[in-house]
Amino acid sequence: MFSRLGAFFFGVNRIARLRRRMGRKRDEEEMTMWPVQIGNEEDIEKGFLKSESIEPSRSVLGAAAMLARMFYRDASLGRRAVVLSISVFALLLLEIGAVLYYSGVQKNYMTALQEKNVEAFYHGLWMVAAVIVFISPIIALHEYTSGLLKVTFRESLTRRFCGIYLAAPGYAEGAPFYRLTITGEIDNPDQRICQDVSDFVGIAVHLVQDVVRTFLNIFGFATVLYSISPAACFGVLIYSVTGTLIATRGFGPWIGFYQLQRVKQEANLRYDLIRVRENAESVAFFEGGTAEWSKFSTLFNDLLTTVYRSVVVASGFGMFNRSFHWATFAIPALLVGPAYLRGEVQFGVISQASMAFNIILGALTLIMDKLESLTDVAVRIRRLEDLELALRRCKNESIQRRSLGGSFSIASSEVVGADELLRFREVTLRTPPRQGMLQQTLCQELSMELKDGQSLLIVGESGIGKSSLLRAAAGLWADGCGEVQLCQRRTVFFMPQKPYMFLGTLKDQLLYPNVQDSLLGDVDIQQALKQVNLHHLLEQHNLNESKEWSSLLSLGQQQRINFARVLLRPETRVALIDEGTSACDPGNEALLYGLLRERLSGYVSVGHRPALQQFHSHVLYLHRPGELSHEPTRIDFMTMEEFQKTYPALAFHP
Ligand SMILES: Nc1ncnc2c1ncn2[C@@H]1O[C@H](COP(=O)(O)OP(=O)(O)OP(=O)(O)O)[C@@H](O)[C@H]1O
Repeated sequence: MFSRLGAFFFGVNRIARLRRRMGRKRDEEEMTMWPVQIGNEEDIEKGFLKSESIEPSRSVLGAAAMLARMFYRDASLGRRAVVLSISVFALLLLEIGAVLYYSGVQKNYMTALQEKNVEAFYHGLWMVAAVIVFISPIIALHEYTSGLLKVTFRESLTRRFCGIYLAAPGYAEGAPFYRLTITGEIDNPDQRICQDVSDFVGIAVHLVQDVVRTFLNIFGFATVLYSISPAACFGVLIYSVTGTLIATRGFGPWIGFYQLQRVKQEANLRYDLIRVRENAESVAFFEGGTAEWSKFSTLFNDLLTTVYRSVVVASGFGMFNRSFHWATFAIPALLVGPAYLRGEVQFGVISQASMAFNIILGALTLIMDKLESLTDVAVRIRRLEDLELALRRCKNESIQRRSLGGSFSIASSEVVGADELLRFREVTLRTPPRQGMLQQTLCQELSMELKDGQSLLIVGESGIGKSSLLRAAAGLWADGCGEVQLCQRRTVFFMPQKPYMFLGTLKDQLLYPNVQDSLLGDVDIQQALKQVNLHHLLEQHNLNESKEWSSLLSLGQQQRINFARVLLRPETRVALIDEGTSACDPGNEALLYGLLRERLSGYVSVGHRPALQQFHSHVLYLHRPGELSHEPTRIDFMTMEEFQKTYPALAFHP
């Protein structure tokens, strides 16, 4: 049986070879592009790094075992998992025992029928009723515990993946969801967490039980069948192994290949529509419905092609599978019938042999019958393994960053002096690693510092790396080396061009991210709205009403909400602003920067508009000395006065 399972999974692994043949690379090959050393936290902190890299398991079984280990070692659900698994196993044993007993009962009443023994016949029927009464609650309980096991498994995997992905307390640090987005390391992590986990658990729990049932059935009924007819016993064995080999080797890889294609293409199709929803305004303005429709059609046609091809493969497999089973109907009678005709066995033995034959055949052809489910679950297992490995990489990178400091990546720490706000020490910044792209070096050995009362404007041509430097200051980008020191994280506020609008009430928007635990009352919130010139919002909206704020408020209003958030966080010392007032009129922009100057120790802005110069004391000017885009970027750090003198063409003239 093990060898047959191995043969199946060998077959599934051939999918990968098929894909290679078709000019595609395996996901796992792509993932090993960035071998990250692993080791436990202690080792790494002591400076000992293991040289093995995080690599995918060689077989699907190995990957499945990894997911099962995660479940049974779950700190909060592991014990429940063990208890439920043992219960399911025990109930399965009882169920199989009852079926085995039932085959004996069936033999007796069939023989009684042939011998016209009325008493034995009715006794046999009563026994059938007794078996049914005994087995019914066991089946119900088995289904129930099996359902509970499924829910627990799903809960455990979803909590783990989502906990690490969202860096929930106790699961991970950093922001794996951000890291995976900027590196594009794996596609659709959200679909993997929500859909693949559910599909995998649903199929896997039944499949494992089917495998256990198979073993027990083979052991139980093979003895019965062997005692009736050794020829029938060996016959069923050879027949089913041959059938399974043809199915797994011939159809398995193709079914698996198309299943993987389908899952990916369905995810892309959904992602395409999500993007239309997210960018509905631009699409509507440009009347881009036709372009979107043609893109959707291309993706949908690809999906349909895959589905049609998989239907062809599935019908070939269905034909083979059904014919294989049809041919078996007469075999038990053929094998045991002659013995009955010679008077060597009773009539009931034929039906008992037939039952044993069919159960063993069913068990031995499990892989063949479940080929589609098996390939489906294999695809899900690989996708979940990819997710797990990608999350582990994020975690290890984060540990290494902490322990190996600025030589492995840009180290982040807190500034030491009370009057210091931000310091870059020999920072070399690179773009995040991305499949098929060279990493760009955005700046080399940059050193600068910003003190209490100072403010910095980062300027330079588009695409040169201004926002990236701000991301490095915020600790979001850390590819490169050197050190960034910033004041305490809870005292820093990050303001992107498009502020994040939380799903909730207007009050929640202003308290974000301290939505739950803020002690601020409605009066404070109204005051903050007034300060950023948004008091009129209170005439149209209730503070405690939930609305779709990102589509209700203009971008300029959303940017002012972001400034009001700063005002409601008295602990804030520094704001990092990436074009955070780009949609505001000059009057409101001046008002907002005035508020920041009053309330904060300093701020760093990124922006093109010369008008921003009047609100900043220092400048970080990124430029390329020559015309060639691959030349290293030069960075000048100076006071605003010096900048305006040195580069009069770029200076702001009110
Ligand atoms: N996630 C990413 N992965 C790889 N490269 C990236 C990523 N995001 C940005 N880049 C590259 O990094 C470079 C710097 O980008 P950045 O957004 O910092 O430029 P910028 O100066 O702020 O531009 P702009 O003024 O147009 O906003 C660009 O060449 C861009 O292509």
